[in-house]
Amino acid sequence: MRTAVLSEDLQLQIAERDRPEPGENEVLVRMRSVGICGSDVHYYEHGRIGDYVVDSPLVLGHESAGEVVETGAAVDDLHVGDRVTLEPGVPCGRDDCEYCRSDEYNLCPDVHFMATPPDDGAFAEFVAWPADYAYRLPESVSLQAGALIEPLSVGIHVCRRAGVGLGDAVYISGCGPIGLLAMEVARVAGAEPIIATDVLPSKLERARERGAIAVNVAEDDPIAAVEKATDGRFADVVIEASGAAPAIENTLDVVRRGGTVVLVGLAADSVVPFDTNEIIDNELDLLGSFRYRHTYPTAIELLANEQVDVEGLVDFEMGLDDVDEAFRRVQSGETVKGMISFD
Ligand SMILES: NC(=O)c1ccc[n+]([C@@H]2O[C@H](COP(=O)([O-])OP(=O)(O)OC[C@H]3O[C@@H](n4cnc5c(N)ncnc54)[C@H](O)[C@@H]3O)[C@@H](O)[C@H]2O)c1
Ligand SMILES: C[C@@H](O)[C@H](N)C(=O)O
Repeated sequence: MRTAVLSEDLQLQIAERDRPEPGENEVLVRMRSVGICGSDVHYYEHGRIGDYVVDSPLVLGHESAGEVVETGAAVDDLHVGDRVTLEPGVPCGRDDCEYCRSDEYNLCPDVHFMATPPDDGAFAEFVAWPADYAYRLPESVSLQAGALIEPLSVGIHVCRRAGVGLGDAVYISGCGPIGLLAMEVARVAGAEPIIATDVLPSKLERARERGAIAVNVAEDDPIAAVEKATDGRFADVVIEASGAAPAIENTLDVVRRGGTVVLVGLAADSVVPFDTNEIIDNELDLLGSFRYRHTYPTAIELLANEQVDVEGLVDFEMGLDDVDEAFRRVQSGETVKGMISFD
């Protein structure tokens, strides 16, 4: 089968690999649609994210959907022909794992996560995956939308972490896929107004289309904008989804007293100055949000009910053979989401 493999010297090339055999609790999925995530592009550019280093050939891609073509002997709830999306993180599930036992499985230290060295991802014609982490898609949900349940899940988890609710003023920095999908979920939760910031007009346009007050922080003062939009109250919830140091620093200036700041964007340099006294004086809840847990069923429902739009994020779709060109397009920074489709 064909796969797109990133070599140790960071060449992204098509390589032939053996088609995997599904284990007894696995399904074999013929891939149909796989999104290109910022982390894929980061590995492509730098060969590492923190301690995860591409020191042997790695199949990228973790936003995936396809069709079941074979099932393991012990799988009885999925069948050949089912359209599925794959949750890319599979925790260890051991009884002695505090996180798996407590159901905070996204925090399992021994998780296997697609396209995170040494675990291969989904830019492959076939992927064998545990059936427990494969979710059937209703007919009304396209395979492209199914693949984008992964970044949508990040948005769901961040809104759950923040407890976004009816009438909350929500400020989101960064209008990439994560910021925009957090915005979609916040809107469904009843947030109003939503103030979104970025430094690129093309990204801000996407936020505006989705009903947000869009602020270009390269030109305008975000603090004044949020003050105006909330009649001086400031934001109930601040979601930082850019990873940019100035935006992270800014979070404390745009949140109301007693409000919540959730950091989801990963900073290139994680040492960002914070006025800790402000956190105390204003009694802020300062939270991190890491991947997601129990979000796939919710995401499928949101899509089936047409409550959120994920396909509107997609700028282009290319075949697996053009994967390198597709990565270069995403690398330019002007697109929100590029997809690889399979015949
Ligand atoms: N915590 C998690 O589980 C998790 C999961 C996925 C992604 N992430 C991280 O979330 C962040 C967003 O992911 P993405 O895929 O949307 O990335 P992205 O690069 O597509 O989007 C980031 C956006 O932030 C904008 N930006 C840059 N400087 C800014 C500033 N000063 N103020 C406001 N916006 C600014 C960029 O122009 C860009 O549009 C990344 O740091 C990514 O690594 C975290
Ligand atoms: C969650 C996922 O989208 C992210 N890129 C990660 O590897 O953690």
